[in-house]
Amino acid sequence: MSGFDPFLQQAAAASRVTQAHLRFERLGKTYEGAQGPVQALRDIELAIERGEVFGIIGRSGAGKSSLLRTINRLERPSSGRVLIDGSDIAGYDDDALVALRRRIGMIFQHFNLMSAKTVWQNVELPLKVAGVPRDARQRKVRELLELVGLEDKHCAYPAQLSGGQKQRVGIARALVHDPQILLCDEATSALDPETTQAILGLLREINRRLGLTVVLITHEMAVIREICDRVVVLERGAVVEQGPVWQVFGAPRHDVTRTLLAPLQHALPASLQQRLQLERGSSADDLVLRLHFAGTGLEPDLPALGAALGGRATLLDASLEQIQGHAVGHLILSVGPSTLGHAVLIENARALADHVEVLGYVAAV
Ligand SMILES: Nc1ncnc2c1ncn2[C@@H]1O[C@H](COP(=O)(O)OP(=O)(O)OP(=O)(O)O)[C@@H](O)[C@H]1O
Repeated sequence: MSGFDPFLQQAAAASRVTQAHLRFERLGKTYEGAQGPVQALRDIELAIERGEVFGIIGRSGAGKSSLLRTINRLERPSSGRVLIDGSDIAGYDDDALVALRRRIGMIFQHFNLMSAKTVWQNVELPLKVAGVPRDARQRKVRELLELVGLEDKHCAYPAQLSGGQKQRVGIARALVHDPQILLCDEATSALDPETTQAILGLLREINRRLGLTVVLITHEMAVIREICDRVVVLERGAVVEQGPVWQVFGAPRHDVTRTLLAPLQHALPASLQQRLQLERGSSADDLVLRLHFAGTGLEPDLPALGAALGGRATLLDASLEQIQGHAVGHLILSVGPSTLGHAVLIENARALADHVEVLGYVAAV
């Protein structure tokens, strides 16, 4: 009778709405290595929402692949739980595991295509293995090759394709069973920047059009910035930081995150670097400030900054971009002598940026 209880029905509906698509609870993974046990994952607490594009980053050996592979149970947790739609996958028997893996597509850095089979056959194979009738197979393969833009390549063999085309085949093959989750393990790492952009565009389109939850590992921070909604940073198997990409990239809180993001940060222009001194030489020296914008709502307001800095500010360098609609980056300004004094100028700048860094001084020319 409880199935007709309106209160219980409402509670069940509410839990469906709030339930994460993927949840990791105190997840741990220990491997038996040649030198003894290796703790690859420690107490991972993480929730991934339905339909989001979620990135996993970290240094080599941080545990990214181990975490990703627990989602389709290619790795079994040593402790803790992995829940998909609220269901603990640890107890799945062989049949349930086959069904689970059909709900989860996976694409790889090296595409993992069968070289002796054509594009069509590569995409069709998992459907054949699953016993799908011929007509339905043909319909599905045609539909997917169209989705990934490879209709005219169906007779080609992998060796006749570019890297981007091979990954498109990999994506089509990953989608044959209409999965709800797509796992991407360094899916663009073997591709040139232009092809990477095209593949990321395709993944974004698939995410939007099919509502798939996408979980990806990459060492390319630009990929995370380009398509992820949220990101987690792993270090030695533990979560050190997680949040929306604009927040983590705009104001990284952990040293590991800052190191990973370093390639995205612009160094000081060489001409400025040569002239910059850490100590003030004379009262006529210009003060050089770097103003950081972390995407928290403060937009760089150049007229206001000019006024706040005594009307003597010159823009030396800027690196600003919109991530998920948030202005993230920095401005470097030199500030000429002012009656206000440096302490006041710095204080004024602090009201207009998320963080103000004194880079040094340059002698007035
Ligand atoms: N099958 C295994 N047996 C023993 N140790 C393993 C095994 N797989 C992974 N490890 C170890 O677990 C730790 C985490 O590995 P994992 O591959 O998950 O990290 P990663 O962040 O994906 O690294 P990379 O970026 O280099 O691929 C590493 O110390 C690794 O050597």
